[in-house]
Amino acid sequence: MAHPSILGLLVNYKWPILAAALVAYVVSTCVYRRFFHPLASVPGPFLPAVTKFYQSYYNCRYYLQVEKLHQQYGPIVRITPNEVHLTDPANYEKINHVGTKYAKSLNYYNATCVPNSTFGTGPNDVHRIRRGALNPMFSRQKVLDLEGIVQDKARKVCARMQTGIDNNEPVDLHHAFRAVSVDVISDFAFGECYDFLDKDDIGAKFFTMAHGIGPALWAFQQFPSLQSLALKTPPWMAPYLSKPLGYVTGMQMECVRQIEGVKANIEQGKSLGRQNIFTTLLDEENKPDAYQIPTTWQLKDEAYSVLVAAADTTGNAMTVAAFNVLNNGDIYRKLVAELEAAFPDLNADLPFVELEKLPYLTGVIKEGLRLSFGVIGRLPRVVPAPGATFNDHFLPSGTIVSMSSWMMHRDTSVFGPDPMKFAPERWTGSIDEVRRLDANMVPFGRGTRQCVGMPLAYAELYVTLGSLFRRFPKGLKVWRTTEEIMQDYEDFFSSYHPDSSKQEWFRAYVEKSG
Ligand code: HEM
Repeated sequence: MAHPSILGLLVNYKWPILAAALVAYVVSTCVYRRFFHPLASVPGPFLPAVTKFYQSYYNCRYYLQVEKLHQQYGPIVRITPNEVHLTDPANYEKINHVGTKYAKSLNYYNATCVPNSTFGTGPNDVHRIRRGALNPMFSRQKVLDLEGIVQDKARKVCARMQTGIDNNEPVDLHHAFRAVSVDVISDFAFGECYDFLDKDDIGAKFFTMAHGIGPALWAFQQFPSLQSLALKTPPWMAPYLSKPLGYVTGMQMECVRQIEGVKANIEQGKSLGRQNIFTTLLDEENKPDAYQIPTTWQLKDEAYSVLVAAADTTGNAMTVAAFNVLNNGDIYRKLVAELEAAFPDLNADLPFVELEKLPYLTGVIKEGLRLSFGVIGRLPRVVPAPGATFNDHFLPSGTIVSMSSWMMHRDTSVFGPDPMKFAPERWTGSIDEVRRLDANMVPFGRGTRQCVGMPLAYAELYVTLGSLFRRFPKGLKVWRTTEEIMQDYEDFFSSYHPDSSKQEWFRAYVEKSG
């Protein structure tokens, strides 16, 4: 009887053999990652140590699961096979200081699909050049020069509130605040205001669509090749793949149109009008060495990332601050008393530099920033050579380390037993006390990669909230929204409330007697 050849066996039993090979691969990978990987000794459960599917399972609520892991395993936890999450505030500074060698992790940031932007840049040497070119657009002086733009949008919010009162209709302040951010940044940086504050839906469609593409962040981290595919998708195809993707691509094409227009004006030597992000970045003057003029496509990434970075973060901080002021009569009264003392004339201008001096308003804004968390999830960075030690664990270079504002801003050892309590008084104590709290405040990140839009964000927060509460010193009420709804976030890099287009989402009204 002839013996079957090896080839014959392989052909006859190909499916069982393939299945066995797959099982052997999975088992050996799991055993390696759990017991022999350089991070094997870092505390944490089995599943995140062996597979990223653990993270994908929790998806936009992974930040909550990471918190639970810390409660169980302590200040250092392995949260994916190659990533360690930390909670000690001292580690934040170690990773995120000016001149840091920790680069952004591209596995994570590429998933945001803006690889040519300052925000999406991994290596620090490339980032230094891009950021150097962007900085002058968003300096404090620039913000002060263009403060009129912010004042104009704040007036529109007050006008919408007044119309709501006159018509006895609650006003959607959450979208109004986010619209302030988009209208300010589009006016300030693009030179063409999107005018969401003049639209019936106050830009709700834009925010719903931006929220709609959020899940891609998690899918692209799990399957990076999907992200490359998405970047190669022709714009005309986007609407057929998904409605939100089509909408967002449409907005990006608007940026492309604008960039092409600016380029044509430059070529024809035409006047470019007020400086904007496009004229700034297309101009070789006053740029860091090695700066290269971006292509239209690259510049589109920069513009779109700035728009998105500005929109939700600032809007969320204003929402949290205003909700808590209206939800707490005592805070409302104290804030109004301070504003009335500083600006006795109801119709006076409220300059940003004057508003900044008000301690209670500052406390309200700090609490708004603290409890809206800025970017609620982690900000992953790559450990540089030759590796680093955190909480007595050596992490080789290439390991991803991350920390999050969700944990830093709710640290009970710093913010007391009830860190979710909105308490502006926290920030009105001695300089030392404020410094102690500030050490844990990271809404804008820190160091080299700290938010470039921070001065603009502060101007928006002070001017919009100052104007609203000076203009409406009493009677405004929260319509339906509860604290539970307010404290529920999804992490799509920016934090989103699960269904902020619903009626229950933060609206304010004035109760009319009779
Ligand atoms: C309250 C409002 C804001 C908050 C809480 C906030 C928060 C942050 C955080 C945490 C980062 C660091 C992200 C990271 O490390 O991956 C960041 C970066 C950035 N933000 Fe903001 N942001 C705000 C407003 C703005 C505004 C108004 C702009 C508009 C210019 C802006 C533009 C950017 C850009 C371009 C970056 C990337 C900076 C870099 O990598 O060098 N942000 N922001």
